[in-house]
Amino acid sequence: MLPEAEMLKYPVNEEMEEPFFTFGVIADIQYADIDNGYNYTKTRMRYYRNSLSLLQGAIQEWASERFVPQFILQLGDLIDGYNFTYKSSELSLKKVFTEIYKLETPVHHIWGNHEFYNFSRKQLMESRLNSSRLQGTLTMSPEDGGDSLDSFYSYHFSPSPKFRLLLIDSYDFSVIGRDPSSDKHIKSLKLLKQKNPNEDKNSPKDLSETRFVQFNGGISAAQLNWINDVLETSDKNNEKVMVAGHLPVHPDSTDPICLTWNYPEVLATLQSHPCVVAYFAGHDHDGGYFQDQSGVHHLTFNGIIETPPESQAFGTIYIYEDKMVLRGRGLIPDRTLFYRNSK
Ligand SMILES: Nc1ncnc2c1ncn2[C@@H]1O[C@H](COP(=O)(O)OP(=O)(O)O)[C@@H](O)[C@H]1O
Repeated sequence: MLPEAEMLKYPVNEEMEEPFFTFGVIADIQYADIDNGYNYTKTRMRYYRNSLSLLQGAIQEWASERFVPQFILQLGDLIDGYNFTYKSSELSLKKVFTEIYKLETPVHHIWGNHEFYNFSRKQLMESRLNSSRLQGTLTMSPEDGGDSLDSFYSYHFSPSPKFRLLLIDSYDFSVIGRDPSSDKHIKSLKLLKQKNPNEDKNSPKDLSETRFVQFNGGISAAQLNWINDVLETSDKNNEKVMVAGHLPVHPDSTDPICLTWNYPEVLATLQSHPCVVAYFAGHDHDGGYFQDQSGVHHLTFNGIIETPPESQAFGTIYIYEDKMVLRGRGLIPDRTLFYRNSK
C-alpha cells in the first residue's frame, strides 16, 4: 500500500481525470421481505428489508456520477436464502431486478451460496442472473460441452482495449448447488467429510482449516485449467485482468472462514500470470483488503446486508493506464491501487 502522503497526491473526488472507463461494485445484498435478524454468531445485525433501500441509493448515485459506470459488478448473494423458506424467491428476485436495472447499464452477476439456496443451477442459467449472455463467452468445462450436471459458470469480456474482467465460479466444487447424483457433488461431499468431522457441515468448530464448511466451495481442475488458458492469452496480449468470484482467495483479505476451499491453488494461478492486477470478492460481510507479494490487490467488499441503514457499502472503480482508483461509499474506503509492474 502507498504511504499516506503518497495517497493524498491522488485525491478521490469529482475532479478526477477522465478514466478509460468506470464500473460499480456491490456485494451481498441478500434482500428478503423479513424483519431484521442476527447473523449465525449473533455478532451482526442483518437488515433484510433495508438492503433494497441501500441498493436504490447506490443506483441513484451511480446514475448521477460524472462518468456513468460502464457496467455493475454484483459479487453474489443478491437475495437471501430465507426467501426459499418463505417461497418468495421469484418475488424477491423480481423486486431486486426492478431496482438494479433502473440504471440501464449491464449488470454482471456472480453466483454466491444464497443463489444456490434459492435456485438450481439450471434455473440460474435460464434467469437474468446468467449475465454471460451480455458480453463475452460463457465457457463450460471442456469435456461436457456446457450442459452437463458438472458444468461451471465462468466467463470473461473486455470492457475496453487492454482490459479484461474474468468472472469465476467459486461453487464449482461444492455440495450446495450441485445435483446429488453429479460427480462434483459426490467428490465435494467426500472432501468435506474428510476435512470437517462435525455433524453440522456448516460448523467450523474445532477445525484446523475453518474454510471447510458447507457454505463455501472450490474451483475444479477443469475450471482452473480454463482460467489458466484465459490468463495466458491475456499475458501475451499485454492486458490487465481483474478477476472476480464470490469467495476470497487470500487469507489476509478476509476472515479465513470465508476462503475458497482450494485457495492456495487458485492464488498461485493468479499470481503466476502478470496480467492479473486485482481479485474482487464478497461473502465476508466485514470486507477486507490486501496487496499480496506479487502485487495483486485483493478487495473483499463489505456486504450490504449487514450495513446499517444510515450508512452505505458500494464503490466505483476508475480505470487508468497505471492504476485503478476505488471511490468507496460508507463502509468502503477510497483506495488508489497501482497495477503490479506499473512503476
Ligand atoms: N458457525 C456456524 N455454525 C453452524 N452453522 C453456521 C455457522 N455459520 C453459518 N452457519 C449456517 O450456514 C449457512 C450459511 O450461513 P450464512 O451466515 O447465512 O451465510 P452468508 O455469510 O453467506 O450470509 C446458514 O444456514 C447458517 O445458519
